[in-house]
Amino acid sequence: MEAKIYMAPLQGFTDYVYRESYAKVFGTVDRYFIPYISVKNDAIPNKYMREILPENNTQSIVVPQILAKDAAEFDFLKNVLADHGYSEFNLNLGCPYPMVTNRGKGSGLLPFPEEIYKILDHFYCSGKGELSVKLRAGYKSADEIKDVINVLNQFPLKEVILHARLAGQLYSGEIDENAFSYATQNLKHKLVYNGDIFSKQDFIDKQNKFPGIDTWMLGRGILMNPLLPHEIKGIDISEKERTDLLYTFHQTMLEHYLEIMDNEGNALNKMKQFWSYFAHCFPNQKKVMKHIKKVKALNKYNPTVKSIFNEINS
Ligand SMILES: Cc1cc2nc3c(=O)[nH]c(=O)nc-3n(C[C@H](O)[C@H](O)[C@H](O)COP(=O)(O)O)c2cc1C
Repeated sequence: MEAKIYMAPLQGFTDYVYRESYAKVFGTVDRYFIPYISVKNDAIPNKYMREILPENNTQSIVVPQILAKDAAEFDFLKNVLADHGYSEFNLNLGCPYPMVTNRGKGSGLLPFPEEIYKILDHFYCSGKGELSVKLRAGYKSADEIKDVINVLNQFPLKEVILHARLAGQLYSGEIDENAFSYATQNLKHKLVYNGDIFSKQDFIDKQNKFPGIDTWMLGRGILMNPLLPHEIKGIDISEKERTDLLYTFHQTMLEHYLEIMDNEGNALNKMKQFWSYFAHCFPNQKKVMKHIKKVKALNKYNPTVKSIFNEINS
């Protein structure tokens, strides 16, 4: 059976321009998760609203994600999403940053399974639609996952995506494979693997360790190598096709940012951020990043990008 691939939500990176461009050019990802939306001063900031608008999500199957501290906040955000036509939602129980966790959101909810219960109970009592959960192994300790799984098992969740790290690790250090194994054995729901798949070999290693898993969520691996899903799915392409696809992807992103940003400088800044991962597609990523960082205007940016691509063609 072919592996299913989900694109992870990465706030600031997998925005709608990225997702739409990716779906148009590569089309190898099965589902896209919109980075979380949350409430600020009783309202949803515009930067989050833009991400969920149906007209900005025409190319792909997307699942919006909710970051909320309790059932009331979750309900408010879910209703806004439902008003925009969404019927499937994802609950964020993973965000590790203190600004979020100190407010009892994201992985800050993991030590409080009774709060998670209240959110899920409210959703299933009052609402229609489907719900999935994306979580870490724990906030302070991977033991937390045991009580959380007991709660998750009481509801008909669509699926559960597990990034088996503790909050304090942020995005580095070892993945806790024992915690992931525990979930494979004790969770009643479909389980999706997430974390540190950066190459086809990483994927094969994880597949050997967790043979029951058929769906894989990839984040930074796609940002660094947008063709990783092709490789995992065994879609063969030539070096020339690879370069052409990467170039088309880059141009699609650039054109889109230029179209929607107030000015060229902002579009350029977004592209520079994109390059912080995209540079890994090239043999000498440090040199590539140095060139990109130096550019201050579009009329210098375009020839710089051309010369970077020409270098891998030569
Ligand atoms: C810059 C950045 C932003 C992220 N934003 C989100 C987010 O909005 N929601 C979420 O559930 N996870 C978020 N994550 C976590 C990723 O979705 C993913 O779980 C994590 O990067 C591990 O997967 P990977 O090793 O394939 O990248 C973010 C990660 C990074 C590095």
